[in-house]
Amino acid sequence: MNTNYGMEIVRATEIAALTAGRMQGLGDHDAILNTTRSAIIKTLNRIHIDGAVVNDRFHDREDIVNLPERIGQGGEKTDVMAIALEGYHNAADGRNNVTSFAAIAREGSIQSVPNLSMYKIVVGPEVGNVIDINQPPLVNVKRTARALRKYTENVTVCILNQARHYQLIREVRSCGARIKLIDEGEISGCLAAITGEKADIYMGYGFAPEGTMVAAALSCLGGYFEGKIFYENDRDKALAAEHGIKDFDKTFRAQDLIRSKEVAFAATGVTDGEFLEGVRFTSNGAVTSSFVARAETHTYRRLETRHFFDYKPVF
Ligand SMILES: O=P(O)(O)OC[C@H]1O[C@](O)(COP(=O)(O)O)[C@@H](O)[C@@H]1O
Repeated sequence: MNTNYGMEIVRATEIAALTAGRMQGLGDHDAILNTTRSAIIKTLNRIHIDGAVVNDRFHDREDIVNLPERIGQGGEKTDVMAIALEGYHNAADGRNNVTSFAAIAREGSIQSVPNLSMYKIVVGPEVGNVIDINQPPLVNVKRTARALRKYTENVTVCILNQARHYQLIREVRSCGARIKLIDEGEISGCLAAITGEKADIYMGYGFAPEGTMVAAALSCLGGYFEGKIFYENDRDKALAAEHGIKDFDKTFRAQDLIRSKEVAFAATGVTDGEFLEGVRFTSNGAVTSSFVARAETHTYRRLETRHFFDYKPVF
């Protein structure tokens, strides 16, 4: 791509976070999601690109504001992904680990995926290519420990706190590793593992579109990802086939989901999370905490942005 779009898309995630931050804890799940999605659409639409929007998990949902099929003012053709509000139930309830994400990549490079469940294992670059999704969790935890030269008891495994993970949690506990349970927000959980700051490995089921956003982050930061889509029946397989997926046993790696090194990724915290701090409102504005990265150079930036509402009339 001709431009580093990271600084453009982070403005969109910031606006999304500020919008959601205003509605945090008000208890209306659909309202916070829809208002935040409208805000990110408006901001992404200002960028000088001709962007094809891919992997929107809420596509065709009647009750949810749909992202347009194409976004931007016109210009370079790109693929665009936006998860305006990951963890929107948490956001509406006033809980932690809510984040806004966007990514932009070379045209045609983001794998389109169905809205199905995907099992994922994610580790950071220091762990490297030692995990294998076809092995039991215990094996992957021990391999992670060995790669990091840590005792297994000192490895932290991040898992979504869902009933479907109780067996996984039991298995991880059986080898003595530490567990970090999060209620929602698997992308932030994966980022915590990639950066190795608050976790060493992420494991569990979430959605496939979220997997592509994690892959975008990983293209910029390094690390290792394996994901497998879970098919309940032939209808699920037919759905995947519509996205060009023919091998139903495929292990997706980051490079299968993002087939380019021309990628920019941005995230802004809405509420305090595994990866970023949430929005803090001040007497005359707000402070946001964001992350912007670019795959070509692997440069990443952590931004603390001060917003002054007298000069930002939309707030
Ligand atoms: O636990 P569920 O309902 O299967 O949903 C899993 C998904 O929910 C999340 O935790 C939050 O996503 P939403 O905000 O879209 O609900 C995602 O990170 C994850 O992929």
